Amino acid sequence: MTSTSSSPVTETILNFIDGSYRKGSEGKSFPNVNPATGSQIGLVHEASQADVADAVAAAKAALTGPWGKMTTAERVKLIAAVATEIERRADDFLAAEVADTGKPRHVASHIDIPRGAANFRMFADVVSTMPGESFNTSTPDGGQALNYTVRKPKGVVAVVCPWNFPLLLMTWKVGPALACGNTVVVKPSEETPRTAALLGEVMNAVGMPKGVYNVVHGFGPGSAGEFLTSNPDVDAITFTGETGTGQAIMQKAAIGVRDISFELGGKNPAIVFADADLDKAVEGLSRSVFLNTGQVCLGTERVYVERPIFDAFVARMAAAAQGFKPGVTGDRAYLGPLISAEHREKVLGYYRRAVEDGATVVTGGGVPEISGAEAGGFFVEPTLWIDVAHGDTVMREEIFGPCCGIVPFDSEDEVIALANDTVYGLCASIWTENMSRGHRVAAAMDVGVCWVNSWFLRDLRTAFGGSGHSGIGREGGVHSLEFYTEITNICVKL
Ligand SMILES: NC(=O)c1ccc[n+]([C@@H]2O[C@H](COP(=O)([O-])OP(=O)(O)OC[C@H]3O[C@@H](n4cnc5c(N)ncnc54)[C@H](O)[C@@H]3O)[C@@H](O)[C@H]2O)c1
Ligand SMILES: N/C(=C\C=C\C=O)C(=O)O
Repeated sequence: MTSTSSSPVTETILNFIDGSYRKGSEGKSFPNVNPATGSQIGLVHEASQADVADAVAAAKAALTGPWGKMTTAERVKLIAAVATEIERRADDFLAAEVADTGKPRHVASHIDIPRGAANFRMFADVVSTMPGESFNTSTPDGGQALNYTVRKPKGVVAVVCPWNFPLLLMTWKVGPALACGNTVVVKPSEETPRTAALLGEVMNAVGMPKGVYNVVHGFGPGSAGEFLTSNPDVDAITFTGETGTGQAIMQKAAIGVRDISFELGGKNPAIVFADADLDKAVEGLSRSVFLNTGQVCLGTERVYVERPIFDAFVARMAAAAQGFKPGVTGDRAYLGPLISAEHREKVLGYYRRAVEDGATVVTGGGVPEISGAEAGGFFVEPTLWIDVAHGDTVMREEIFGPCCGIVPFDSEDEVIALANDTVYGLCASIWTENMSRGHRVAAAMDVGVCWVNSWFLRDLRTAFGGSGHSGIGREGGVHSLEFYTEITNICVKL
């Protein structure tokens, strides 16, 4: 059986438990909608609490089966095979991701799918090259002791994922989790179930022992998400999503003292100094505001521009914004839809709030005229505001749409204070040709990641994550090992 099966009504998307696809045991299902058209294209089978328990039990059993007995080299070989199989089936993953998200094909083909493979390959490399730690210890009796550490998998890891980069963000967690010898139960977003389900076919194709990778579909509270994070046999929880959801999951993790790794929301600032290369800044920031229709946690929703170039910058950004034509078909393709009608209403609510609070709409601010197949899609106009106050709602709350407020500043100290005045701490970008200032201001940002004259440039070996309301912990390269392994220090008296 495969991840999906066509039926007269519509394609069904199944759970993947203990190496097999199956419907939910309580017969519940929910619609799978293409955001570019607003039409239902699938039916997702919701996992019951019993199904989730079966998935966790299968993951737990796999830890003491062939998977748990594998050497690192054998595990690494399998994980590298997963990456290769994703690349071999790139077209299938691309079709699934585009169906679920409605995003333009070139966004998914250049970002989402390649990272799906890279995330496995990266951590196969990390665990096969990661050095251990040891110390030669002088002991009080004048002798010696040897101290060294061994790393062991944490066990069953719950992976709860968002909808904006479904394959990328799920594999960013599953890759290191499996590389370190854990097993996983994935709960993809209810909006985007397909690629997580399809990955089950890849796992079977490469011979991954059953129970290592499991997928349960459903929602959060009172559904698969809560059933999973509440299951006492889950040893750790890694979550990417909204800050409020993180707080709810953290309460569940506290029962049984389970470790958590959180990548949450943000309200990321950009600072453009008067000496910035405007071509670079406009290219980078227009991507940062409009890529994935602004549905990027690392995206920029507030830009501070040094006053002498404020008008020029606004004009350039407005021209760039108008180049992002809503729609995903034909030669206009760039700005895809928002993920759902509900999310579009949320974003349009912020569009209205900005004007109510006195903002001037430089461009956009509403819903585009779209005819044809995409008329029912969840599109909004790319939008820029000026005459916004730093304290306005649209400058403080995460919108997660294709919009940003632009505010002038006059001094370095002033703009550092403005940029850091937020409960979040995910990322920032600094645009200046004065590199001592670039280094200085970047170090002054209270964030997990700061780019200088660039945005969303990713070296997967680097520490990635946020502080404050943007998350707990860092993942990437060896940093992921801190979450996905337990350490035992062994001291041998010589
Ligand atoms: N920091 C990052 O790297 C990063 C990356 C991508 C997205 N995000 C954030 O994710 C958000 C957008 O994604 P979203 O709308 O899917 O987030 P969300 O929090 O609404 O949902 C994320 C996942 O959590 C599940 N969930 C919801 N409530 C739950 C509960 N009580 N218990 C268990 N699971 C629950 C959902 O079903 C979904 O699978 C934005 O805030 C964005 O900033 C952050
Ligand atoms: N976690 C990562 C990206 C997050 C994107 C947020 O929308 C990554 O690049 O590893």
